[in-house]
Parts: sequence; structure tokens; C-alpha cells
Amino acid sequence: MKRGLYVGRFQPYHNGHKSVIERIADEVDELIIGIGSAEISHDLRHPFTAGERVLMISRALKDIKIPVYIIPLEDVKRNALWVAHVKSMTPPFDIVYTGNPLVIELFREAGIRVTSPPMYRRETLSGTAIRARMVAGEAWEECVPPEVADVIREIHGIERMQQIAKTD
Ligand SMILES: Nc1ncnc2c1ncn2[C@@H]1O[C@H](COP(=O)(O)OP(=O)(O)OP(=O)(O)O)[C@@H](O)[C@H]1O
Ligand SMILES: NC(=O)c1ccc[n+]([C@@H]2O[C@H](COP(=O)(O)O)[C@@H](O)[C@H]2O)c1
Repeated sequence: MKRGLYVGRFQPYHNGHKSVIERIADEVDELIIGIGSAEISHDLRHPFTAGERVLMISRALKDIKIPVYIIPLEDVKRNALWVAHVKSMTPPFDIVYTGNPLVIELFREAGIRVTSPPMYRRETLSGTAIRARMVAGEAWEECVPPEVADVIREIHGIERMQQIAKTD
């Protein structure tokens, strides 16, 4: 039994994440998705709440063939304690999937195996680029699974981002 952890902020969950998860699902028996910075929302880098991100990911993964645990993870002030915090919130895992250099370093120092999945169409598929399109009123729907676009519309996510992007 091999259980993997994939950590990200998923602001929003997009087709790059989807392609990574499809590959991971071929390698592990169970997958934990850790939603990082769970406590942060309603700012331009983190527009969506942890609950909204849970909804996006769970709907987009409705057909996945392996068990998936979606777990919000709040940040902690001390990087040196973060891995212990993550372990306290998740089922035990054997391998971590991430491209984030700090996350790689912290798990490696804790003696946990880390793999960095290759980037998929990174020029368009990054949270930063997608959020910029949302704020600018440009097309973003093709960058995310259709279920995620539905959630963003249901929660009036574009209106939220355009509102918080205003200056007073
Ligand atoms: N297009 C992509 N292809 C493969 N992996 C990706 C892609 N975009 C992000 N990832 C990886 O997914 C994980 C979670 O990333 P994250 O939620 O920060 O998305 P992001 O697109 O990098 O967002 P942001 O631009 O907001 O930092 C990270 O390990 C990141 O390297
Ligand atoms: N000290 C901490 O709380 C700590 C340390 C490393 C990563 N993280 C979190 O892990 C997540 C990593 O996700 P990204 O790869 O999407 O940046 C982020 O939410 C980040 O804040 C938190």
C-alpha cells in the first residue's frame, strides 16, 4: 500500500494540477491532497476559501479510481515545525509530490521521499496567470476543469476578485 501526498494552494485548482494528479494516481494506491494556506482567502493571491477549494477539487475528481482525502492545512509560523503539523493532520504517507522548493527542502530534511512532477503547459496553466485573467475579465474557463468553472461561477468568484482588486 503506497499513499502519496500532493500539496498546493490550488488558487484555483487548474488543468496543470489535474494532469499531475492523473499521473500520481497511476503510481499510488491512495492520494492525500493537502490544501495549503487554508486559513487565507479573499485576497488576490488567495481568492478562495479552503471550503471552496475542497468543493472544486472534490467535484473535479469525482471519477478518480483511487481513494482521495482532501485535507485543508493551515500555515504555521515556524517552517521547522510545518512537516510535523502536516503529519498531524493527514493519514500516514510514503511520498510527497511538489514542485515548491521550500516544501521539497522541509520534507527531505524530515527524511520523507519527495518527487517533483514535470510542469504541464506552465505558460498558461499557473494559478498566477489564471487569476490575472480573471481580474482582467479575460477568458479563464479553458484553464480549469469544467466542474471548477461551475464552482467559481456559483460562488461569484470573478466578481469577488474584481471587487477586491479595486482601489479605495
Ligand atoms: N502547469 C502545471 N503543471 C504541473 N504542475 C503544476 C502546474 N502548475 C502548478 N503545478 C504544481 O502544483 C503544485 C501546487 O501548485 P499551486 O497550487 O501553487 O499552483 P500554481 O499554478 O503554481 O499557483 P500560483 O501561480 O498561485 O503559485 C505545485 O507543486 C506546483 O509546482
Ligand atoms: N510554515 C508553513 O506554514 C509552511 C511551510 C511550507 C509550505 N507551506 C504551505 O504549503 C503550501 C505549498 O503550496 P504551493 O506549492 O502551492 O505554494 C502553501 O500553502 C504554503 O504556505 C507552509
